[in-house]
Amino acid sequence: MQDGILVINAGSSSIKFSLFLSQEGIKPTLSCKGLVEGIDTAPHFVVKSPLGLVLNERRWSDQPDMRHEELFKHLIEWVEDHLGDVHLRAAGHRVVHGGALYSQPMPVTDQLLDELDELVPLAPLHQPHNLAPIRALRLVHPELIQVACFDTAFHRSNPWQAQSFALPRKITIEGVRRYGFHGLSYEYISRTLKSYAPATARSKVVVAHLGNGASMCAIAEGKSVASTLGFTALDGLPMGTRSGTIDAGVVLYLLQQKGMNAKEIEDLLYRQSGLLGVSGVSSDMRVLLDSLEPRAAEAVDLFVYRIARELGSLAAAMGGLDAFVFTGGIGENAVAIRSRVCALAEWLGVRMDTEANEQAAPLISALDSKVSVWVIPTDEEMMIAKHTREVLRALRSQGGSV
Ligand SMILES: Nc1ncnc2c1ncn2[C@@H]1O[C@H](COP(=O)(O)OP(=O)(O)O)[C@@H](O)[C@H]1O
Ligand SMILES: CC(=O)OP(=O)(O)O
Ligand SMILES: [Mg+2]
Repeated sequence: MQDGILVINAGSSSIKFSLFLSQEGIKPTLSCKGLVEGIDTAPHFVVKSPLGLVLNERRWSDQPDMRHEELFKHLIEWVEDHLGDVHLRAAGHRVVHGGALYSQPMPVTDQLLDELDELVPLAPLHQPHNLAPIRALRLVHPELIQVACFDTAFHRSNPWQAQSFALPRKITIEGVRRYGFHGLSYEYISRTLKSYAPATARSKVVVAHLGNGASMCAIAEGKSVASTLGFTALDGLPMGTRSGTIDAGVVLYLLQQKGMNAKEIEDLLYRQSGLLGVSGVSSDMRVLLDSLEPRAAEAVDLFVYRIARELGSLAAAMGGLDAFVFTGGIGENAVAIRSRVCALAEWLGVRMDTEANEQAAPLISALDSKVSVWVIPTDEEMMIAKHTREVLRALRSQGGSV
């Protein structure tokens, strides 16, 4: 019998999952990974082996109204039917918001779920979807240990200036402050960089997580000291459909002069802005890079410009820059975006090796670059599996029968 850990990363239109085999002394090994996507349009379930072989696939094109819960039930049933000699020990979940309180992964209890529910208004696009599978799994497997791993936790090491808005204290105390997100990705990258170049990982590092959601983080001596996402996952860089930083006065203008209501503004800022809003073409970077439409090129220009500006700001937060890491779907794959960002960062001592960049060799800077530049694929699921195993271990050492 082998131990298994199910990892779930649930979003608004997709549920990603991975099954890891866990053995004491070695890092968890991936057994299979899958995805339920197109929720609300044309649900599609696919599971693949670690080498990408399709193990199972199903579409519900005729049932676009299949709900999250039903799709999740299908996922769990598939996992249970295919466990073989694997004993499922725990499920680890990505939970986007852990608020001010949680700087560590936590075993799920009724009380924790109630507290996390209170954070739903702070992450309306993510938190409800993160919590739903935890509840669904508790119904079918009440005895299974579940662990919540927070995207905000890694940033709790930020100094107070980096966590504060210049608002009256009373509002800050209520929790209106900068939390930062994508922390599981940053933690994974920080640990991986340590295995490549231990001294570099202890220095002043900026990581750019450029996916559908995008942010950047300053990491000094392995600890997050500042990041571009704030109170919600709407701040900082322009994203696929999110605006990134805008003057708060724009929201007032939309409310007062344009007569928009809160729901309409939420929709505008979260779903109609960013790369999609600027280009009018797509939220997908691949489509924009291939497009001949001038506004698509402008959306890419704006994305690159904002990354270069935030790089300067995060370097200032650390008083210098020794290493710069690209990750996320865009960071890992878009050679042109990396080279354009690095060209704008030459003033910081960044010099790219063009050939290494084309190959995404993990180290892509030239030998004479003052700042080392890296491409490191992120693995939030692996980070969650590791955290879940650590929580299981801690529960065992406290004498629990797990
Ligand atoms: N080869 C590529 N070139 C440019 N962009 C890419 C490439 N592959 C993926 N991307 C972009 O990565 C983004 C998705 O990133 P990803 O990290 O997978 O997203 P998510 O946040 O949903 O996990 C999309 O904008 C996609 O176009
Ligand atoms: C926090 C956040 O933006 O997450 P994602 O990239 O999954 O949308
Ligand atoms: Mg992402």
